[in-house]
Amino acid sequence: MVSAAQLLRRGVRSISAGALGLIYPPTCAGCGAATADPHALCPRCWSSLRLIEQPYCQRLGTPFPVDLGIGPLLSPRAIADPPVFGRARAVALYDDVARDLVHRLKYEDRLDLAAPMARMMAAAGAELLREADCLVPVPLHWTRLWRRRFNQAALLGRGIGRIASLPCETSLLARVKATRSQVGLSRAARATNLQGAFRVPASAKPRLQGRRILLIDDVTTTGSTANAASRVLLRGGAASVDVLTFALVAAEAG
Ligand SMILES: O=P(O)(O)OC[C@H]1O[C@@H](O)[C@H](O)[C@@H]1O
Repeated sequence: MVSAAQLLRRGVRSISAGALGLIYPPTCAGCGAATADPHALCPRCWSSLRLIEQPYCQRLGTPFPVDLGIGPLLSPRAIADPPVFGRARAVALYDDVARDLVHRLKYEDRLDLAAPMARMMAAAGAELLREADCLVPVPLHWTRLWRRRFNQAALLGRGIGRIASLPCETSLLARVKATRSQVGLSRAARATNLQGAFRVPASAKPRLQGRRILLIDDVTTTGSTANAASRVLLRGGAASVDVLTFALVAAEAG
């Protein structure tokens, strides 16, 4: 039963949203063109987003070019070099629209994009969310957090947590090494760069024991970050670690 106060609050909210819409007409989260709904993608950007759909590798979440109809399947990389985490899923391939969204969120302070991106991630990761106890965003080292002022993975994690009714735990994993940016590094260099980068703080260990973790990040490229973080979480007592990102560089992730 909806109370009079709740109805009033909803009314005020929709009037304010309407007034704001007149001052700031809603624009596409991808290209900035006019849209009907705030924080939505326009039809052109939506159709350019290369969503990852079945069939994909059951471990790495990388799409297969053809459906052999005999799933569940593993990619050659997942067989030759199995990841530390259980399963990874992502919304879209990291090109055009997906790259623009990630860049705007991360480098242009478009924090408003976190909510629509989290909605897409919650849909793409529904299977993993059903089997998770909590979300752990990939942490930033404090120096990078200080410079950027926000952790994009934590913003996404909080948004997904609200949708899936799961706690987003930002203190179970710490980034203790100020690693250089992964951008432009080779696969081997990325893995080396992340050695010793993460730690489960001693005070967090009791809260990690036996929990099924869903690690959240903006992008998976080679999977080095996800592997390094997963290794530390599993050693620290997590029961399992799956990974959910917004975008995936399929050529690198294998
Ligand atoms: O570790 P890989 O998967 O190669 O690269 C992905 C990482 O590189 C960063 O830019 C992303 O934010 C993510 O944390």
